[in-house]
Parts: sequence; C-alpha cells; structure tokens
Amino acid sequence: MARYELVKRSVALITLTNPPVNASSSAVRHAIAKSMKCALSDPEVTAVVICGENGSFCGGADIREFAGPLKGPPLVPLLDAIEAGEKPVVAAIEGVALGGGFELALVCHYRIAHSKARLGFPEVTLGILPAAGGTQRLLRLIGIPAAAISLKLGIVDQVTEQNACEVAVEFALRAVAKPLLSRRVSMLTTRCPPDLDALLDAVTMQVKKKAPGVMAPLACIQAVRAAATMPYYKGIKREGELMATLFNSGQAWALQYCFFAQRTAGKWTLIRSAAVIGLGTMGRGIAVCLARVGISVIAVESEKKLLETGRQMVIGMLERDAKRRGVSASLNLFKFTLSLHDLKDVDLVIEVVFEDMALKKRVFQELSKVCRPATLLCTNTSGLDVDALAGVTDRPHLVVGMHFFSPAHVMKLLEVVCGPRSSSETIATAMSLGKRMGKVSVAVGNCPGFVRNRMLKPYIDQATFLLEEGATPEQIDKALEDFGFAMGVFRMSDLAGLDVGWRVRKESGLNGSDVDPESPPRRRQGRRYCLIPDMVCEQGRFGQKTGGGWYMYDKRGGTNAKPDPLIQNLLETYRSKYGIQPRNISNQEIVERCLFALANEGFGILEDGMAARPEDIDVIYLFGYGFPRHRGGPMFYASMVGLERVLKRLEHYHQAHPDVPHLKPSPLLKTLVACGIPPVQKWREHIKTMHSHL
Ligand SMILES: CCC[C@H](O)CC(=O)SCCNC(=O)CCNC(=O)[C@H](O)C(C)(C)COP(=O)([O-])OP(=O)([O-])OC[C@H]1O[C@@H](n2cnc3c(N)ncnc32)[C@H](O)[C@@H]1OP(=O)([O-])[O-]
Repeated sequence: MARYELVKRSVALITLTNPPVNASSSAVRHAIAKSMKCALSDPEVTAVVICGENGSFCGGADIREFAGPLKGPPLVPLLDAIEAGEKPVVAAIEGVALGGGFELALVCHYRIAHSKARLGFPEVTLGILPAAGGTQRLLRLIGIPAAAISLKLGIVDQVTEQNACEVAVEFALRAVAKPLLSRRVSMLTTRCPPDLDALLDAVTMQVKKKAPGVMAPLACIQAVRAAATMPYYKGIKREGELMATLFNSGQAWALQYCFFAQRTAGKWTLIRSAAVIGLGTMGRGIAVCLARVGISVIAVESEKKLLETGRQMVIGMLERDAKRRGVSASLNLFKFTLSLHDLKDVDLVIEVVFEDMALKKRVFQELSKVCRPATLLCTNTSGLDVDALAGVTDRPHLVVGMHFFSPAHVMKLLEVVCGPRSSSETIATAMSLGKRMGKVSVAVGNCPGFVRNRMLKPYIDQATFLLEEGATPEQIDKALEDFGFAMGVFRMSDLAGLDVGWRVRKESGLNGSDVDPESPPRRRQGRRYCLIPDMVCEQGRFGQKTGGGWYMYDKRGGTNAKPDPLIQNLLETYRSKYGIQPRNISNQEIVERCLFALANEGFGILEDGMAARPEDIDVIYLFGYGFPRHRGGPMFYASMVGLERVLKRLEHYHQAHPDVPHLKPSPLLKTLVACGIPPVQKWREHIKTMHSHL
C-alpha cells in the first residue's frame, strides 16, 4: 500500500501503491503512518518525499470505504503529524492530487508538481467537503478569493516537465536545514479581503441559485468563513462538524451512489460468467485472471484428486493476489466441478486441457451439446488448428483461440486466434475480455504456432545449430543478453521447461519411433535437424524444475544457472560422432543468425496474413518474450538495421546453410527492399494476402 525506500542515502521515499488512483484507504493510511515514523526516527534520513505509483499522486480518500465504519488511522491527526514533523517533507505530484490527496500534499512542506498534474477538491460532487484540513489549509495558503494557476497562487513550489519524483528528491536535499515553521500551512494566517461578509453572502446567493437545495457547497462556504475568522485549531473543528452533518446526509449517499453507478453502467459486458476446463498451471492462472475482474468462474477437472489439488492451488493464488492488491479474495466467485453439465449457462468457456487434438475435439463436441447456443467456446491451445476444433461444434462462428502465456496471471500477452469461421463479434468479445483482464491482446491468424511460437522456432533452431557448430549455451546466451534480452535463449528455455518442446517434436514425428529410419543423420523431414535438445531431455533434464537443463542449478526449482561440464561433454561427443569440426563463432554471427531468422519468420507471417501489421508482431515479442523494448521488437529492429542489410546477411547465411529453409529470405522482405524500403508503418500496403479478420 506504500513502499518505503532510502534514496540518495538520506531521503526517505514513500510511494503510495493502491491502484488505480492510490486512494488513501485504511491500509494506505496505515502504511503512510508507519513509513513516516520510520523516516522521522532514522537519523540517516534528513528529508522525505511522498509520491504515488503509476503516475498518480493520490485520488483522495477511498470512497468505497465510506459505507462502513472507519478503519485504520484517521486522516486528520495523521496529516497534522506530517506537517508538524521536524524533517522537510516534499510532495511529488504527478497525475491527480484530489480531495484527501490534495490535503496530503498541503501538509507537506513543499510541493513539486508535473505541468500536467491536476489538483483540486471534488468532494462537493460526493456531497461532502474536504474535511482533513483542506478548507482550512488551502485558504491559508492562497487567500480569499483565489484565482487559477497553482504556481502563481503559491500552491506548488515548482512545476516541472521532468519526472516529479526525481525533481522532488533533489529539491528535498536542498531543503534540509532550512527552517520549517513558515512552511507549515496551518500556521499561516488567511489573507482576507476587507469586505469578506459581502463576498461570502454574494457567493451563497449564487450557489443557492445554481444548485438549489444542495447542502455541500453551502457547507464549504461556512468552512471558508471559519478559515478566515478562526485560528487553525478552531477552524478544523468547525470543518469536522460540517463534515459530520454532510457525511450522514442522504445527499452524500445519493451523490456517492451516482459516482459508482456511472462507472458501473459503463461496464456493460457480454461476459459475466465463464468456465475453465483443466486446472493445470495454465488453467489455474487463467481462472485467477477471470475472477480478478469479477467474472464468476466454474473450474472443471476430470478427476477428483486433480480437482482438489487445483482448488487448493487456485485458492492459494487468489489469496496471495488479493493480499498483494489490498482487497479481499473473490473466492465466492468460484465453483469447482467434475461435470461439464454444470457449464450449461456460462457465457464463455476456455478449454485448457492437455495439448492433444483428439482430446480437445472430444471436449468441444461435449461442450457443443451441453452449453447454451450463445456460449463462446475458446481454446488455449498453443498452436493447434482452432478451425479443426470449431469444425466439431454446432457453432463454428463462436469458436476462437485465447492463447495465454505462462504464468497466465502474470504474463501480459494474449493472442486472440481468429479461425476462418470465427465471427467478428466473437473476436471482438475475446479482445475486449483480454483488455478487461489487463492483457495486451493481439489478434492473430490460425497457423501452426500462431505468431509467437511460430517465430520462436527458427530463433531456437539457430541457437541449437550454433551449438553444433562450436558455440556453448553460455556464449550464445551472453551474446543475446548483451543485445538486451533479460535472458538468453537457453536460460529462458530452462525457465520455461524443455519437456513441452520435446513432446511437440515427438508428436510431429521429429523424434521417437515415428522417425523414418532411412532419414540421414541430423536431417528430418527434408531439412537440418539438431538432436541435442532431445538428448538433453532424454537424460531427464527439463530445466530449472528438475535442477538441470542447458545449465545446472543448485536444486530443483533453483534459478542460479551455472555452466554444466556434462553439457560440454555432450556437445564434444556429439560433434565428434557426427564429424563436426568446431569453429570460433563471433557474437555478431550469433545475434544475426538468431534475430534475423526471427524477423524473417515475421516477414513470412505478414506475407501469409497471419498478423495484421509489423507493430502487432513487435507487441507480441515485447510482451510475450521479453524482447528488449529499447530495440523496438524484432520487426522494428530489422528496419533499424536496414532491410537491405538483413536481406544480404540472410542470403549469406542461407548460402552457407542451404538445408535451413528459415534462413531463406522471405519474399516480402525482398519486395520491401525492391520497392525502396518503406517505413515499418507502411509495410502493410505491400502485403498481398490479408486474413479477412485482421
Ligand atoms: C476525511 C476525508 C476527507 C477527504 O477530503 C475526502 C475525500 O478525499 S473524498 C474523495 C475525493 N476524491 C475524488 O472525488 C476523486 C474521485 N475520482 C475521480 O474523480 C476520477 O476517478 C479520477 C479523476 C481520479 C480518475 O478518472 P478516470 O481516469 O476517468 O478513471 P475512473 O473515474 O473510471 O476511475 C478509475 C477507478 O478508480 C476508482 N476510483 C477513483 N477515485 C477513487 C476514490 N477516491 N476512491 C475509490 N475508488 C476510486 C473508480 O471507482 C474506478 O474504479 P473501477 O473499479 O475501475 O470502476
């Protein structure tokens, strides 16, 4: 609810963390009180900065808490204590400082505001008044009557175009040792015009005319009179009395009701209830995503034991998630069942069973029978044909892919896979559900692997070919990490688990008993194939979860990757078995072969109309694979390198490795070079086949 950290060795930085607007809920007030106590008692701390997370200082008191009894520390004494403290406190205001948020800023000794920040007291719209000293302090600061601009009025001490928090920290360092007395707004005297009574009478008349019968604005005028005529301690008492009258009035209840009703009305949605079939890691994450946004969820498993394990894990995840967000866990939204018949009334189903087409088809046939005709049927397959599933249902137009990425409740990307028969309404519903769950949703076409996984294959293939040719996992990872990835391809694979890819390769006949015994070594289905990943898996090494994969780890689930002599040995034996003379491979070659192969597949995807535009591919890679943001994504990176150079290098590498089709430059890349290399935003104009939905 508030983060406390020491910056520049002597400034305590208190960041309010209560999304979406950092409202000062009881938990936030409690955290501020605790942090201030820490800051004031720590001799190393000489100044304090208060700011809000995610570009919003504070949207005021948490209006949702108004309905219940006051919990946590009351605001007035908390704010008084901040003002009275002996260390300078600076408010760093970005976004909004409204109501109680503005009152918090007013008790700080200095205020730094971003030029776009909005400060104000909207309390009257809720039927109350700023009752944490707001009416008393603001008037002492700017006098009566007041005009508009905050800096001129002296509300803020500095307006900045930079990051307000960084500016405030520097400001705080300069404020140390300066006297604080004159900075305590409650100690100031309100500047009054000589004709105060006449002025307030005139304003009262205006208010009565403009808002007849409305209590809060009139109470505000009385509070202004108190600020003008009474000392602070009496004025704040008066403010409190006025608030008590308003707070319990029907007008305040009605206005606060309107505040939430307006927002609720805007939340019309087709999807109120959903079902998740399969409570493995993925299914559990998806169920949590749905419940987090208030959708009731029926969670289905095939066996009692699996259902019970899934239930306990989902509850654990929900409780941890709710604790982190300072809300109560939405357990009541869940129902757990073994029967698909319980899904007859849900609005949407997400199937997350094992990646097996026959099994998925059985599930979709069954859903088709039990669900009402308007229910959307979604699959979380990571690459199987969505249209083949649509084909076994009675409603192919209501079938769509919703491809989440693991861990589903954390990863931002959602690929919405549009089958040829998915209706526009179905796709739009899946896209908006993704947005509602806080995902970055991208519509993609229905091809094997869709966009992310289809592109990942040539990227990983290049990395394993480089291993054959003489590189080590750590050398390849280092080159990619130097490029900007948080993790190189092998460390990332160890984290994700190597067994899934192994199973997919087996199923597609690339290894195991289905392999043609006549096929030459290191070739499968007419192209180059590296056997090393299969050999690693055959040793039971599936990555971090088994304590070993491309690297070794100190324990199962360990994260500290160390080069493994066993892998070195395996590589050497492999190379000598197949007569490969290892060579020195430069970092440039590693980066070019991995990334140009990745982008080349991206061009292929655009050419096939499986992504609408290069921006979509880049967003998929930014949010679905941690592509370094400062490189813009694989397609933008290719454009920065220069398409002509990318084409030349791909031609060079393809000549050297003619049995690797992914290195053969895509026709779209050639077209773009031939027609004068248009900017990324214009590539779409050169794509011939466009998926009807994209
Ligand atoms: C002793 C105490 C004295 C003190 O003086 C009293 C006060 O401070 S009274 C308070 C004085 N402060 C005010 O009167 C400010 C009231 N708030 C606003 O004016 C606008 O929300 C704001 C301009 C901040 C953002 O506008 P925008 O970007 O168009 O976004 P949006 O409007 O759609 O809101 C997004 C979400 O945030 C939620 N939420 C927002 N504020 C609060 C809150 N204080 N609390 C709880 N929740 C709040 C809102 O419900 C919505 O939730 P959901 O679940 O997503 O529907």
